[in-house]
Amino acid sequence: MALDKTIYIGAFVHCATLTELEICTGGSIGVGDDGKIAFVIKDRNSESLPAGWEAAREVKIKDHGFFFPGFIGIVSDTHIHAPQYPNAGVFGKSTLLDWLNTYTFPLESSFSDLANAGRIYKRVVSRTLSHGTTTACYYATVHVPATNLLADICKEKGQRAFVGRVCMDQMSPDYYRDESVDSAIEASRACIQHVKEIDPGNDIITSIITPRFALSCSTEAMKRLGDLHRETGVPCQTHISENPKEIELVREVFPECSSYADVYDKAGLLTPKMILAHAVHLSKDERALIKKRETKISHCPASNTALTSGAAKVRELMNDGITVGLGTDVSGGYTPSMLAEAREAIFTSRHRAMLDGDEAKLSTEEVLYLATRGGAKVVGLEERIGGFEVGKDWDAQMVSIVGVDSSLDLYQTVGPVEIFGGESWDDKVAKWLYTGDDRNTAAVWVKGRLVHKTSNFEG
Ligand SMILES: O=c1[nH]c(=O)c2nc[nH]c2[nH]1
Ligand SMILES: [Zn+2]
Repeated sequence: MALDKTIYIGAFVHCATLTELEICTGGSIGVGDDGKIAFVIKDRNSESLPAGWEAAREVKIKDHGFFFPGFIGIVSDTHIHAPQYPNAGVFGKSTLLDWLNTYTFPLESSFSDLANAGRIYKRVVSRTLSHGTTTACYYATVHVPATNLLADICKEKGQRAFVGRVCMDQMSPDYYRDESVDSAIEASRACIQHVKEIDPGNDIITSIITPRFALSCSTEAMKRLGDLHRETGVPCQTHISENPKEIELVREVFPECSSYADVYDKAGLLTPKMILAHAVHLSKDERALIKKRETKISHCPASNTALTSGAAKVRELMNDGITVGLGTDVSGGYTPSMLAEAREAIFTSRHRAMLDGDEAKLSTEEVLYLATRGGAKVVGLEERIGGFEVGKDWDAQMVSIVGVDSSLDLYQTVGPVEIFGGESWDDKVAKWLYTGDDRNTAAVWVKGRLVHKTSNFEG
């Protein structure tokens, strides 16, 4: 699709490093007709436009807003179950294993009905885009037509997505499971083939091999999925070490394996292109193995709190050198918003700090890093997305503050008089994180294409 060459003008905020934001209050970013960043001017007063950009279209930030990289998950939302969206907020007092049987499997099984799947998938993609999620790692269901439809919908709406058909051939209800290992592999291949047909270069859509979790996959199924991963180079995602009862059962079902991580390792699934969700109760040896294999982790704090699974030790994972991103894990997690998920990551880290000491606390800068550059690394796209650098794709969101009826009130915008004098830029970003919501996300772009806008966006 041909795009207009566009200059985005105003304030830019992105994560320079894990602990530092870079804030340019008077910048310009030029995005070419290929959707890639062509130039970055950090100070418009001291740098002029490159030749050939004088007549380009302009999109300007109003008042106190700013441009921010799209979330990965991974907003990047690195872990979200698209078919579970109707259950967001519905989990009662359940924990993982009864939650799966009571709420999750019955809902997912309804995706044999393609019309039902289409309605829900359109809604979840629109909703996550409206929250600034430019990249999502989706789990679908066992159904091939519905999984392929999710890939089609992401492509049509322009959301960068990893779309996985869930494999589950054991310890699953009769009404919702793979009939055999052969049929699970054949169905996975069909979904990989579909993505090859709709997006051969994985420009926006990528297939992802998805064994649900160790308990729902036989050793043979996992080995065959490991072989498929090696043969095709298609990335993988699964769950690990979420809940104590689950871990105990994994020990009983796979006595030949030394740990939960070892179950995946023996199947050839613990590789740099595997994303493991949760990782709440990993042992030191498992962390060492995951680090050695360069396997990535999606931290899903809202889900871990909702299902009382535990509080992952994110600081420990990061100190070990493991790459971590954030995931909403809808509908174990109640929210499709990565901004809310980032807040949950902060509060979970505060609870860890009450047990482990202050070092466990994550800062505003760190959780925003996990939601952008961290997520980009988790999905292997750090050269393409996650920050504002020349050559990267324009995956971005425009954050609006003035004239938006959200709870994000700046002092100087409350009433007609400047009573308090105004926030620093760092404070403004922190207030967005803690009190903002999708009403502040005025517009969203993926690879230069405008994929969501509110009435607050003029451009
Ligand atoms: O958070 C989770 N959501 C799921 O759907 C699931 N399946 C297995 N383990 C799981 N954990
Ligand atoms: Zn999950």
